[in-house]
Amino acid sequence: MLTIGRIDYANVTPLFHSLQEHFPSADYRFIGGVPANLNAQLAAEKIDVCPSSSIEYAVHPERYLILPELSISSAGPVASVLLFSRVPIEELDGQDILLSAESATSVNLLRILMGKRFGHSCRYTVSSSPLDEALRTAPAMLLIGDAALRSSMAGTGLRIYDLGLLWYEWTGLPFVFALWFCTRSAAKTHYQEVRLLAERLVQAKAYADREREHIAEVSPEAAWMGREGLITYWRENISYEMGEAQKEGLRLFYRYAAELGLIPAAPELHFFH
Ligand SMILES: C=C(O[C@@H]1C=C(C(=O)O)C=C[C@H]1O)C(=O)O
Repeated sequence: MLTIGRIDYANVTPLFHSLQEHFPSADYRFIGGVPANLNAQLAAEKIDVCPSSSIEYAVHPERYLILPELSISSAGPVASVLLFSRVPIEELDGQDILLSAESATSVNLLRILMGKRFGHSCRYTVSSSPLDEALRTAPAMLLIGDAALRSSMAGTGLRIYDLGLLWYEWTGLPFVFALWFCTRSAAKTHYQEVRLLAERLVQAKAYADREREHIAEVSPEAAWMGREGLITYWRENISYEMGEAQKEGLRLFYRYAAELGLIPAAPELHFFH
């Protein structure tokens, strides 16, 4: 039996849909959650395999192996990692910025963009308040996942900065928000099962690409994003690729994070084979 974490966001619905439709298995137990929560369960080995925040790998590289050919990334706008601001981003120097409690990677990406790209020094506080309430106490807030998608659709009248786009304009590289990792202990005790799952996920990625339209029809997110909205998001924003460009983007993110003291050191990328 493998315990698999599942991010409860629209960004990964096509992959899980394809996995469960094409490779239904009584040997898989799924645990849903937001990334911050899944990271903690992975670190505690309550989950064997999980798509989770790319920064979590850099925090505990000795605990994980990365499954090859998979990511949740974007080469340009990601549409679901957004800074909502009452003022232009250039005016946020010295200000308080609120951070989604669900994220681990994007909050660090924001610190890197603010510090290194814009030369800003801001104060950051984690907040679980709804956006309209939160922005009564601070000029800007970072949201990720479905909360970001929903708020951007709600027409808040706020300025919206897409972190995937800010990174891409600045570096010319994709940004890897999430990696699929397995714990090193699961790789030892359940080697064959993890290997089979890793192969199935790469196949599921191809199915997800081919069957996007059908998946959008049967996905619960269509109720609030619309079928066309979902298809566009999956086709134009979210990528599951992990090629050389994604690896380069990931290494650069780790290098900047280490330079700012957000992680102890930029880790080597160790893959499961
Ligand atoms: C692309 C996204 O990236 C997510 C952002 C994460 C983070 O900030 O830690 C973790 C997993 C990703 O699913 C999104 O939120 O839609």
